[in-house]
Amino acid sequence: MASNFGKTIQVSTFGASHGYAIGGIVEGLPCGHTIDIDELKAFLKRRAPGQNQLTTQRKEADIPEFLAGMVDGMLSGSPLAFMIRNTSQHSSDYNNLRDIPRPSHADFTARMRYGDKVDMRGGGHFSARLTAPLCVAGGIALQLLREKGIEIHGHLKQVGTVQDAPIDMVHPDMKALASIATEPIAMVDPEKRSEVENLVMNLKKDGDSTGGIVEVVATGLPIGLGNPNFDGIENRLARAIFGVPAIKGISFGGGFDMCAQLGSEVNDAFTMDGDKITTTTNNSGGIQGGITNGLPLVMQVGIKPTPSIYKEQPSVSLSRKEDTLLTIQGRHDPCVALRAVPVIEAVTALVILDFLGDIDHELR
Ligand SMILES: Cc1cc2nc3c(=O)[nH]c(=O)nc-3n(C[C@H](O)[C@H](O)[C@H](O)COP(=O)(O)O)c2cc1C
Ligand SMILES: C=C(O[C@@H]1CC(C(=O)O)=C[C@@H](OP(=O)(O)O)[C@H]1O)C(=O)O
Repeated sequence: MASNFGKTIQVSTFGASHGYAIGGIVEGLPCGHTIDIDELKAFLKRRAPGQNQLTTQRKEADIPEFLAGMVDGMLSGSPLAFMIRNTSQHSSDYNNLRDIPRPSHADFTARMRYGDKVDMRGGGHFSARLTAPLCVAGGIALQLLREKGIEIHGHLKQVGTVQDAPIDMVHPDMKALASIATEPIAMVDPEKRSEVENLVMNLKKDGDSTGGIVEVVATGLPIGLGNPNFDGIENRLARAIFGVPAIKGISFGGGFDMCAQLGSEVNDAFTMDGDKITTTTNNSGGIQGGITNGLPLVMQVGIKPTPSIYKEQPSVSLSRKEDTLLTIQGRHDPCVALRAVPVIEAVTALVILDFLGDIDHELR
């Protein structure tokens, strides 16, 4: 199995949900930057499991131990290596899944690909537990980008059928987005937050799950970052973001809604703002031809419902080769989108830092 991405900032993650530890290695980070470790810990807490009743009840402190590449909180320029110990594995919850795969989790495909010795306890290396190291690397990238005037914030655009207030894609209110970061439901509209809370608590009672859409906005990007065709901003973002489990789609700016609209309705008209060239709308999501145009980068990420649900479900016995019914155990998120917001922010930050490395040699 390979788990890596990036060109100038190369990230790899290792470990399994029920193994000794998870962790990562990040190469290409600039030497001499001091990382605010308390801020990094606060960022990791936004993703960590077991923080409230709306998430999986597995409790992990998710404190990274830096093994190399950092001296007294300062990046030393050599590859950054870190690990997070696993402390709360309930592996017996997964015993029956060795023979009966969970519908829509990776149990079946992992066994077909790697054989029956593959460690799939807690989802193994496929588990969303692997998004913790992504948040360590991405939390550092967010701090480095902020020094360059680049801000990245996300919100839950939608959970189930409940939609948050729309954001202004030309002049997004980044303060409003930053202020909801620590809400258990990262929506700007407080009424929608309570609607989602009721929805998720009811799903939890019913043993069911739902999906959602995370929308992320990045401001302060220079014009001209990216490449045409196969290595553009959308390409590298998509490659990295599809590395987050449960992601089923990505769109930018006006997204799929534009497909039914007219060019005259959605084209982003150029206009002068003082001596700056800008556009009056931002249906392109800040990207044209794979290259940033100076408008905010706006991206929507579609997340499916949690596959592990407590309702009885049809599956098959792999050994007996017959249909059967499956009831699962374990501690699962009724809606994984709630904890995915910082993960998408983290991956976005790593990809943007990677692109800055293409043009900014001071970064190396
Ligand atoms: C933050 C986060 C938390 C998740 N929590 C769970 C969970 O508790 N139970 C579960 O079955 N899947 C959970 N998932 C999703 C699975 O890991 C994912 O569906 C599975 O690995 C199969 O991958 P795929 O959905 O990309 O095909 C979570 C995903 C994310 C991003
Ligand atoms: C542990 C985390 O989330 C886990 C992600 C996950 C999955 O299938 O992706 C399944 C559950 O694992 P377990 O059964 O071991 O509790 C979640 O708790 C985490 O995000 O840190």
